[in-house]
Amino acid sequence: MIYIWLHRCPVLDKRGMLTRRAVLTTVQRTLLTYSSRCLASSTKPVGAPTMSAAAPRKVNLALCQLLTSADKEKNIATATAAIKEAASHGAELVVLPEMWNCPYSNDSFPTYAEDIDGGTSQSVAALAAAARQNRVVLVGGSIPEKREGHLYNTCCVFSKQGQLLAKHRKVHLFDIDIPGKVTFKESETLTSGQSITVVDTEAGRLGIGICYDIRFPELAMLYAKRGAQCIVYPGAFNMTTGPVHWELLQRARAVDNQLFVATCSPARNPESSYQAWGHSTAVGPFAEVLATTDHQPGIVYTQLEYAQLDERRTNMPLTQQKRSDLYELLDKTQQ
Ligand SMILES: NC(=O)CCC(=O)C(=O)O
Repeated sequence: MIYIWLHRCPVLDKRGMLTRRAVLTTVQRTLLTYSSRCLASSTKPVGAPTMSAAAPRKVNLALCQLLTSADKEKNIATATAAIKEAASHGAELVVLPEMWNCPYSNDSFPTYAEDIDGGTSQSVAALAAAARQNRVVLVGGSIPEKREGHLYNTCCVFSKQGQLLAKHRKVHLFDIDIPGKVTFKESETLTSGQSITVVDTEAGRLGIGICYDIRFPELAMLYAKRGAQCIVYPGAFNMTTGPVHWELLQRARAVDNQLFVATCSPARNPESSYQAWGHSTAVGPFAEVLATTDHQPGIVYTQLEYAQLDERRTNMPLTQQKRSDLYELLDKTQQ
């Protein structure tokens, strides 16, 4: 097309008008600029986030490590008070723990379960109101969800307007048996989710996993490929695996994928049959622990500077250095 245009273009005369050479130079420059732009975009990491103008550069994060009890009303009151407190300290993204509205036990899940899609969930209504009233993006930990004869371990994500943006059902159920130490079989009561969750929020693009989901690197890799800036895992590790694996897994997911990871645990309750490790933590894309705590109730604050993602990925362009001629991540969830 450019060729035709050039040859149809009048050759300009000697009266100070553009010469054919000048036209050629202009076209060459245009072509050069165009091709270098194409090159720049083709060397962008696969799945790098395509940020809209409204995408935040920095996000104030709060991880609410709540003390949960057998009293659901009290748990809801504790959660809403923590969200309010976090917002009053400037938090824009607030995270709650796994199973924050009930004790973490197979006996409790059926009793405390709520029908989220049926619109009758007391806990979800309280979270939506808290997100709206406090103008925060809320990753609402998880609660037992009942739907069509099944129970799920489900995390709801809300916008600052209190709109339900996404629902993640725990994909990998916590079934382990370390004799004499810890035995738990979520599959006795729960059904695993069938989809993975990346959600665009006013606090960035978030990947969602629940606790045991963190042990599966492929899930985090898929989230990174889909442009997640931070993977949020509400979780409740235990006294055996917590000390050895909790932080290690978070830092591994963060450094492998060069993104932020945030976890939020219940506080340890001495009266509970399941002793949670606590230690809600935020990790940066260089595997650095940004903020953490012990096992007591409290709120952990930090800031996620999303510009660090580009910086780390430029410094160390792992995505471009992958040997896709030797191996590849297979995404079976895409239609
Ligand atoms: N609630 C959970 O999924 C616990 C996971 C856990 O403790 C682990 O070691 O993994």
